[in-house]
Amino acid sequence: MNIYQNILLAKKEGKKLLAVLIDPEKIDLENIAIFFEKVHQSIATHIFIGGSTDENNQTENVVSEIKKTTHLPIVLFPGDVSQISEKADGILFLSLLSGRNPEYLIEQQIKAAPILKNIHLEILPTGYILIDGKKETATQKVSNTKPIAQENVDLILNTALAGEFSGKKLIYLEAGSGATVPVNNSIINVVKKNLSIPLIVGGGIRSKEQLDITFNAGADIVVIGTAFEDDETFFEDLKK
Ligand SMILES: CC(C)=CCC/C(C)=C/CC/C(C)=C/CC/C(C)=C/COP(=O)(O)OP(=O)(O)O
Ligand SMILES: O=P(O)(O)OC[C@@H](O)CO
Ligand SMILES: [Mg+2]
Repeated sequence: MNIYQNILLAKKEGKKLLAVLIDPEKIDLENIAIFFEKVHQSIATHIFIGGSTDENNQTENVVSEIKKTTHLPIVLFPGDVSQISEKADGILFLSLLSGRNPEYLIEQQIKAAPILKNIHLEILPTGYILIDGKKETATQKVSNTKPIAQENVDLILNTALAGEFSGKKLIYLEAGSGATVPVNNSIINVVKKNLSIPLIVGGGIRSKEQLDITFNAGADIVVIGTAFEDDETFFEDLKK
């Protein structure tokens, strides 16, 4: 079964999915065996690899090392077309729908197309929506776009719906890496109620309690990165 079919099945069965986000600029490859021992003892189901930047082009190397260490599906979460590695299993083919910067709406995708045509990554068309997490994030700076205010629920919902109607297979509500305030429950609730495709939520989730709140609000997949970078003992709270 491919990655997307698995996500759909999990959604149908009400099984929640947790993606561990690995930033190629930050991971210490010396330590990955120990890191992945913790990942494997936890409820994590997917590995996302990406960053808003990858100055030293570490993605390829990091994906290849991680591939040797885990059987969990590896999904690229690229900030840029340069972050594509055929050693991964799939790619979030992101379009930044909350912004109005053509580079991140369609230009990056056009640059990626000839590369993806020639390799065998599973492509997951994803509508990516930045929501204000009360902290200016690297993604905002890199994309030169503004996030949508949490109060603007109608705009968030209509953006997500426009994504679904355009054929996106996933919608990702993003408060930003290291967000001070995660995406509000009421937003997740409303989007979930009105969307048929699976919903990813991430940014600023740092506790088991917050994770459960996010799942209960309607997220099918939650993405956590910073909390694991800051403190690997967090995996203890997420044991299977
Ligand atoms: C289709 C292809 C090949 C690429 C998509 C390119 C697009 C549209 C990207 C969306 C905008 C963007 C820059 C997204 C980055 C998402 C990401 C991996 C964020 C994680 O950010 P960190 O690098 O962890 O941020 P910090 O450095 O602040 O922790
Ligand atoms: O690093 P954190 O805050 O967990 O955010 C995860 C992800 O949504 C960022 O793109
Ligand atoms: Mg980060």
